Amino acid sequence: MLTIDELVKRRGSRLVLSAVSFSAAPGRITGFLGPNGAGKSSTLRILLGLDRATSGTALIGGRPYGVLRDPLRTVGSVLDGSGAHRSRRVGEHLAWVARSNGIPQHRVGEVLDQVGLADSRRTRAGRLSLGMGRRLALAAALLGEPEALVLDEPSNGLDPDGIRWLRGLLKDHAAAGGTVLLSSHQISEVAQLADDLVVLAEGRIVASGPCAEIGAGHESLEDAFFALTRSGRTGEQR
Ligand SMILES: Nc1ncnc2c1ncn2[C@@H]1O[C@H](COP(=O)(O)OP(=O)(O)OP(=O)(O)O)[C@@H](O)[C@H]1O
Repeated sequence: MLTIDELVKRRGSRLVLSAVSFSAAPGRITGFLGPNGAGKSSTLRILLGLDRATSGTALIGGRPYGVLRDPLRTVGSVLDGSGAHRSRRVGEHLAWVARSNGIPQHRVGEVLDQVGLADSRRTRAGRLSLGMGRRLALAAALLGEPEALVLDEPSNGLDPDGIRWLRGLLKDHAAAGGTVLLSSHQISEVAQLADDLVVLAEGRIVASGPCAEIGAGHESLEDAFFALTRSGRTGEQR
């Protein structure tokens, strides 16, 4: 469903992504792991049409984001923040997002219930707590009942209860045949959730495959992660 092929991103003289290739399959949760600055957000921003690759492709169901019609019906995403203008009320923001993607208005109430923001419908986005803002971003991602969810550090700002709730939601999405790609710099967070892992270090893929394969030969997945990201390019390449 999500296919990244030989993605290269240069910023000035810096090579931020170096021939990054991996895919995220339907019915599975793919964890996209790497230390701070590894290039996870850069990859996801290109996939979501928010930045341009220097070369290579990042496709959603075989097509670049920019040519998708009503993209929120195909892929929902959560990046930084709530995604809403501070002065916009929660319900108005979602109603506007729904209209812009041909999504029926009844979905607004449904996703507000789903993310636990039904009581905040009239609250201005700027007044939401960090965690509530993340829930609003998730609500927008779920509006179009997309097959794929792409989430950049989605549990940032969520309390333990919220993290557990998000885990359940993502597991249900994959169990229903959806594709989930989520980035994190915390192996412990992803280890409990992901079926497959893609590990990025300094803009290069150092490992990818099912969690069990990546953890093989190490005491734990955490040990595997540190071994792979410390050694960078010299880590095991699958
Ligand atoms: N807009 C930008 N302009 C210049 N450099 C940038 C920009 N955005 C990211 N970078 C650089 O690109 C590299 C990769 O950053 P990126 O945000 O993709 O990493 P990340 O893996 O998502 O890190 P984190 O876990 O800290 O979010 C970093 O060195 C960063 O400084």
